[in-house]
Amino acid sequence: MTEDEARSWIAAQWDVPRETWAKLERYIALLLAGMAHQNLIAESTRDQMWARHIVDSAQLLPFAKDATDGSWIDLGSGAGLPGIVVAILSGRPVVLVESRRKRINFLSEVAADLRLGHVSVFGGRVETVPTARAAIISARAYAPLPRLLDSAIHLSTEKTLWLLPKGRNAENELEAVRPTWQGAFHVERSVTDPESAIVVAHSVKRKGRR
Ligand SMILES: C[S@@+](CC[C@H](N)C(=O)[O-])C[C@H]1O[C@@H](n2cnc3c(N)ncnc32)[C@H](O)[C@@H]1O
Repeated sequence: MTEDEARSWIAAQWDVPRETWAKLERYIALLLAGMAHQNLIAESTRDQMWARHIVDSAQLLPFAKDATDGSWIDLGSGAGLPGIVVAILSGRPVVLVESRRKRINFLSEVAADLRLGHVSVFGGRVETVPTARAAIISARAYAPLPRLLDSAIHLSTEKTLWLLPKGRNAENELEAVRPTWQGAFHVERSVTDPESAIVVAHSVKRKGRR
């Protein structure tokens, strides 16, 4: 996907007001400026911000159409991917969970700069987030599926929708959780990379639990 195709993809999905385009542009500028102080995104993706980061994150939103009301919790948010993009494009409350101090500061600065009043930042480990009932949980490049589910199951109910971009290893990771976890899991192709996949799941629970 080229950068032009990426912007066209966004325009085709949503009637994006000019102010929202400006926030996406501003977020990209903040990410690139932040790279002077910390490693927020892979250096090799600097020239593909729209395809590799904005659309790669935004493509989760259409899956969330039928999710219940409530918070979207983004695990291991890093520089805010996908959480900040989701918050720019939707009004749903978003909680960004991140444990590294410099990234926590960056996320707080971005949320304030972009006036994203519906974003909150939890600075700490996912395992220490107080029990919650997320409508949606996302995680991009945070942890392999078994560790991801172990660390975050206390943030979910059976209605929680899990949206987990998983690169090229999705099927293997799914196999790894089958002995321990049950739920309605399926795999969707990524629009930014046909060889990458997004694990979409609900009704996730540990086997043997009621
Ligand atoms: C590879 S980065 C991915 C960041 C972002 N989601 C993205 O796709 O660009 C993984 C992030 O997860 C954070 N992280 C790893 N384990 C964590 C944990 N147990 N609790 C909170 N954050 C964690 C790291 O500090 C890092 O910022």
